[in-house]
Amino acid sequence: MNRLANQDELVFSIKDLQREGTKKLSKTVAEYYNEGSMDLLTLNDNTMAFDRVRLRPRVCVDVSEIDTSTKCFGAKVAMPLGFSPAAMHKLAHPEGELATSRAAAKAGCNMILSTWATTHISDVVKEGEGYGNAYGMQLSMVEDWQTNIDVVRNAEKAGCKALFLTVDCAVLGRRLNEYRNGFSLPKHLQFPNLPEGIDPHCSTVYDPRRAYDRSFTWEKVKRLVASTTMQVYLKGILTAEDAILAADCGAHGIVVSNHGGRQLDGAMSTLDALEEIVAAVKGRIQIHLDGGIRRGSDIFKAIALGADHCWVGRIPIWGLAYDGERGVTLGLNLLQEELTLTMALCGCSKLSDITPGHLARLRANGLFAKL
Ligand SMILES: Cc1cc2nc3c(=O)[nH]c(=O)nc-3n(C[C@H](O)[C@H](O)[C@H](O)COP(=O)(O)O)c2cc1C
Ligand SMILES: CCCCCCC(=O)C(=O)O
Repeated sequence: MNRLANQDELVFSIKDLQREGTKKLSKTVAEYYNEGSMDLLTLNDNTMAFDRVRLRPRVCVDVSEIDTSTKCFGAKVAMPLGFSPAAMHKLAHPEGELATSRAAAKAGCNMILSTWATTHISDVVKEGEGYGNAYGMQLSMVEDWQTNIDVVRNAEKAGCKALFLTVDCAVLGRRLNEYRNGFSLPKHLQFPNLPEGIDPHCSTVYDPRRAYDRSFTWEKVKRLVASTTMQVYLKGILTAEDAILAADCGAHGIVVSNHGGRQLDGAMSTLDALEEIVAAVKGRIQIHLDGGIRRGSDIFKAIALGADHCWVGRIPIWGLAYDGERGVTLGLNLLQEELTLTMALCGCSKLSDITPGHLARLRANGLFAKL
């Protein structure tokens, strides 16, 4: 029988990792991680969109050598996949973002740290030192400009190569699970990437250093791009119009993202949004995508539709919850093995062999047809 290199008793797929990781979490934490906003339409559509696209395998191609490697932020990475910023990894495992960082570094994957991480960016970057992968910092724009700039400077000082500026979060989405469960950061945890003196456990008192900036516009994007030496990616773009504006502002790239279905419920899935964005800005700026990736074949589909790189938010969290660093590594190994297998069976020995011709889309008549 064909066995994965990273054999595990219980986990043979990301679905298994989600189930086994979730078992180890309290209901409140599991729902915070796994659910999204309102009726979860967008959360569910992110994964279903990948199922609406099928593969058109090409045969009799020499696939004795498969190379999934590429470059991201100038670093060589093992595959076109890294870790999206996701808040509070220490709720999943006491080692939190340090364990995630080690797994990413050893596997040759890049990692983006959330503003709302439970570990400081300099410690996260240090944990991966010597492996050659790269790190980025996510910025949630708050009303106080100096706080935003402080996050940028700390990231530069820590050695980050990219800044992910989240643009789909002028206000936080309605996550009903958090209201029902009374979710908040536990007392023993902190947000060390926020300025000192902010009480992370009290979100009801107004503080411009942690209040999302609702007046954030393209003018401020330009100011921010000009303020840093890091590559700036706008995370949370879903339309061709905004992708063009992002390019006009001097962004290095965009992340086609709907925040994993946690912001605007009813927003289109990221794979569906990708096509118009590729048509508008492919070759002008980097096009990355996250949301709903659960298999190596999903990465293949995103690349075939024109994405340059993909990211996952929940998979490392499920891995962490399941078994700390080993669980995160398990998730990465599964994705890498599945991507390699998909490439082999589609007749692609390197990423640049993957084309839209390898895909078929579900049509209104219920049949799958060539794009
Ligand atoms: C628990 C959790 C926390 C998140 N925190 C942030 C965050 O702080 N900043 C941000 O820009 N996106 C955040 N995201 C969104 C992710 O960066 C990413 O867009 C999303 O998880 C991708 O979908 P996936 O989980 O299906 O891979 C978070 C997602 C999750 C699940
Ligand atoms: C007060 C902490 C808010 C953290 C929000 C992180 C996030 O973006 C998420 O999706 O959750």
